[in-house]
Amino acid sequence: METDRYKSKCKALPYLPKPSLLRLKMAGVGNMMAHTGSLMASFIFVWAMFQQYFPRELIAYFHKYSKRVMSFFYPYIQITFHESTGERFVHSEAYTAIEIYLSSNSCLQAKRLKGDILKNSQTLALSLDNEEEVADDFRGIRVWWAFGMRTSKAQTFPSLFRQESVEKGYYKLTFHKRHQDLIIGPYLNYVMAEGKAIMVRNRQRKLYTNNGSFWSHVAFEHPATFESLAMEPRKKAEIIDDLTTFSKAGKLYARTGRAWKRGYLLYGPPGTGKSTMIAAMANLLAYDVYDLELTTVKDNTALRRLLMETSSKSVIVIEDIDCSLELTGQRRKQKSGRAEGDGGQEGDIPINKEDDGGHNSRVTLSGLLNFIDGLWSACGGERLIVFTTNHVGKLDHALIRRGRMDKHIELSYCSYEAFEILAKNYLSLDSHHLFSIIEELLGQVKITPADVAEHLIPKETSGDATLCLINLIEALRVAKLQEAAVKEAAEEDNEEEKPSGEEGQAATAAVV
Ligand SMILES: Nc1ncnc2c1ncn2[C@@H]1O[C@H](COP(=O)(O)OP(=O)(O)OP(=O)(O)O)[C@@H](O)[C@H]1O
Repeated sequence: METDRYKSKCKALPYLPKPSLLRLKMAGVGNMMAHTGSLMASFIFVWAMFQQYFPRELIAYFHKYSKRVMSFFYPYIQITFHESTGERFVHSEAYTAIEIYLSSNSCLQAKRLKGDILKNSQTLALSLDNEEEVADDFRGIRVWWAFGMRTSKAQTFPSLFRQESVEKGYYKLTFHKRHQDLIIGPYLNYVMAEGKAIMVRNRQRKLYTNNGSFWSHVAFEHPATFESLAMEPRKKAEIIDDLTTFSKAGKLYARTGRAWKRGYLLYGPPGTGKSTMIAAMANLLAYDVYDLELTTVKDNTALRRLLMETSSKSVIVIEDIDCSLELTGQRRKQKSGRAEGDGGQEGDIPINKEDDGGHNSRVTLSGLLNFIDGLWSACGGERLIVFTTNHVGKLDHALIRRGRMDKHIELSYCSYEAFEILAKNYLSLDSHHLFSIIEELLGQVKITPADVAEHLIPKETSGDATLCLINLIEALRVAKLQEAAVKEAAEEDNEEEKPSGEEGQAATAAVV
């Protein structure tokens, strides 16, 4: 521990390590070296006390050679990272990255820690307390980090003309000079990258929504995860794998000159978990979410601005794309009054529904496609774009072709495997004697996971899991009867519409 006595000694002898660090290091160098070192230290200490009585030339000569001698006996390099730099106390990014790196890696070796919510973070982080130190290993090399506080004079607001004492922290890195290249290069780069990555993972993520051409945001705190998402485990694993591969493939995208983006199309009936999956995606990758409401965007210029403002590590979502866009091939031909490929740009029809009147052609499909294909290539960064629809058949092929929408995921009615996940989530049940009945019924009835989940929420009056399952079975049986009735009615309609033999012949004769 750094005592006052030691502090004053250190001032005079800047090349000596702190006693505990010295102890740590000397263990590897050997006792003999330690004794020689302390002899040298004592000698330098005495010299520092009496140097005022010697001529200047002798002092300069001594300083020059004492450094060489010291670096022989104390072959360690120290680098200090201050919390803030310059007169205006600009906060140092390196300092924050080191703090976060140490708090997740080496901190627990220390005996005295501080707990705090770090800047831009939402989780409690532990960091070294004043005058604490820890060791860290990198590729078999040991380095030491120590934390300290220093007092500086600063001009503080509002009293800009008065200087006040401010306490600022610093981290000191100590390593053997023989490892200088490894530590100053790869190790420090690793610490910075790791610290920043942890910071991104722990930051308060945001959900952005646009009102017209402007984004506003709230904290994104959706609890959905892939674990709680009800879908076939094999399909789920495939999606998780695809997402994690994408998020780690920055170098591949850079090497191949492609924009680091990936498009997903989620389709299926309402209540099958499309929005839930988007939240799970964002939570898995620790991305922000931009929920883009296209119908309120004024024109292509506004759309471009909105998209340019999205940050890296984000999911850009356009929900119910079929409702935002009037895009089917048929509709396009009707609207433009010409066939596809007669010179018009791919998808150059207006998107906004207000454009139906034919005036003020504003946000267009081609505008959207241009942004997806081109713009982000220049922006860099890591982005997912997700479209959802309840009617995949309605979408223009130009919008969903591979390369734009790289992965098409169908979210469908509740399977038995999906039900098992819901039962675990809602009722903490792995098995139950009623499961077999539910399995049989789910094979016969189309019901969404949202509807199943609704029956599995334990009611306040009776939180009984069995009762929830009985209610679900009841609902499945009712749905089965309804489906049968609808089918029967449809068959009857068909029978009625079908002309009888004689009527049919007469009708054919009339046409001929
Ligand atoms: N696959 C699922 N796994 C877990 N919960 C689900 C799933 N599908 C639906 N739910 C539950 O049902 C609710 C509604 O689902 P969600 O909004 O994700 O469906 P959606 O397909 O996006 O519907 P819409 O097309 O109407 O937007 C969710 O809040 C969730 O609780």
